[in-house]
Amino acid sequence: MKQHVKMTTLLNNGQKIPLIGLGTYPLKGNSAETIVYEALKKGYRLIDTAAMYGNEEEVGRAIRRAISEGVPREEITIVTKIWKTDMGFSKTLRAFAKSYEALKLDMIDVVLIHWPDVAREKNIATWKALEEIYYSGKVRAIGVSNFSPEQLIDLLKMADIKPILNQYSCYPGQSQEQLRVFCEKENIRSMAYSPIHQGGILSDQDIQQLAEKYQKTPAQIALRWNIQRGVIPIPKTASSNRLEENFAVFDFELTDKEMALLLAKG
Ligand SMILES: NC(=O)C1=CN([C@@H]2O[C@H](COP(=O)(O)OP(=O)(O)OC[C@H]3O[C@@H](n4cnc5c(N)ncnc54)[C@H](OP(=O)(O)O)[C@@H]3O)[C@@H](O)[C@H]2O)C=CC1
Ligand SMILES: O=C1CO[C@H](CO)[C@@H](O)[C@@H]1O
Repeated sequence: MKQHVKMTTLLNNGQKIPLIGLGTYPLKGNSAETIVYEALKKGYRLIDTAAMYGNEEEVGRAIRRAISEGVPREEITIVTKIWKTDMGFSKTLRAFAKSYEALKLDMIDVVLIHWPDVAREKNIATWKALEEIYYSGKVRAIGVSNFSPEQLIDLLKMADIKPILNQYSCYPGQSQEQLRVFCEKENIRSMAYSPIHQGGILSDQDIQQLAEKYQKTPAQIALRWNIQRGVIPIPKTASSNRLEENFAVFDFELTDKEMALLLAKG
C-alpha cells in the first residue's frame, strides 16, 4: 500500500492529485474518523467530504492525526463542497468559513459546488465567491460536481478561474462518456462518485469474468476501468478489508477490448 507516491496525476493548475480516493458519505462520528485515519495510514491520499455530510470535523481530526504521525501533508488532497442551500455569493462565503473552521486544516485542497442550481445567476454568484475564497489563499483549487457540459460551458463563459475538476456519478453502466470527453477536452479532471454503483456492479457477469481472469474482485475491475480512462474514483467503505481491496488496483491492466466492453454497458 505504499505505492501512492507515484499514483498521482496533474490537475490543470499543476497540482498533484491521487488516482483514487476515499468517499466518506454517509459516515459520521467515530466510524468516519477511524476509517479516514486508517485510509491515510494505509496509503490513501485523497479524501472526499462535504458540508452536507456532517462529518468535516471528524475528517479533519483524522487527517491532523495522520499528519502528526508522519503522513506528509503535501501528499494529501482533501475535497469538500458547498451545499445547495448555501449557494449565492455571501452564503457561499459563510458556508466555506464553516467548513474551514470544521476541518481545521490551514489549507483546503479543493472546494466544489456540490450541485448546480437551475438558476444560472446562482451558479455564477457561487463561483465568484469560490474565486474570492481562492484569492484569499485558503484553498488550493476550486471545482464543481454534478455539472453537465451545458452547465460547464455556461460557467466557463464568466469564470476567471477554470474549474479544476467535475465530480459526478460514474461506473460501468453509467459511463458518462460524453461528459468525460467534454471535461478532458476542457482540461477539467473527472472524478467518479458511486464508482461501484453502491455495490450494483458486483453481480454483472462480464465484470465477474474479468475479475476471474485477473484474480481481482468485481469492485477492483470497476475502479480500474475508471482509472484507465482518466477518471478518479472515490469509493466509500467503512470496512478495513475493502479499504485495502479498493486500493489494490495498480498491479493489472484491462485491455482496450475490455475497456470498450465495459464502456458499452451505457
Ligand atoms: N458529489 C456528489 O453529489 C456525491 C458524492 N458522493 C461521494 O462519493 C463517495 C462514493 O459514492 P457512494 O455513493 O458511496 O458509492 P460507492 O460506489 O462508493 O459504494 C459504496 C458502497 O459499496 C460498498 N463497498 C465499498 N467497497 C466495496 C467492495 N470492494 N466490495 C463490495 N462492496 C463495497 C460500501 O459498503 P461498506 O462501507 O460496507 O464497504 C458501500 O455500501 C461517497 O462516499 C461520497 O464521498 C456520493 C454521492 C453523491
Ligand atoms: O454527495 C451526496 C451524497 O449522497 C447524497 C444522497 O445520494 C447526494 O444527494 C449527495 O449529492
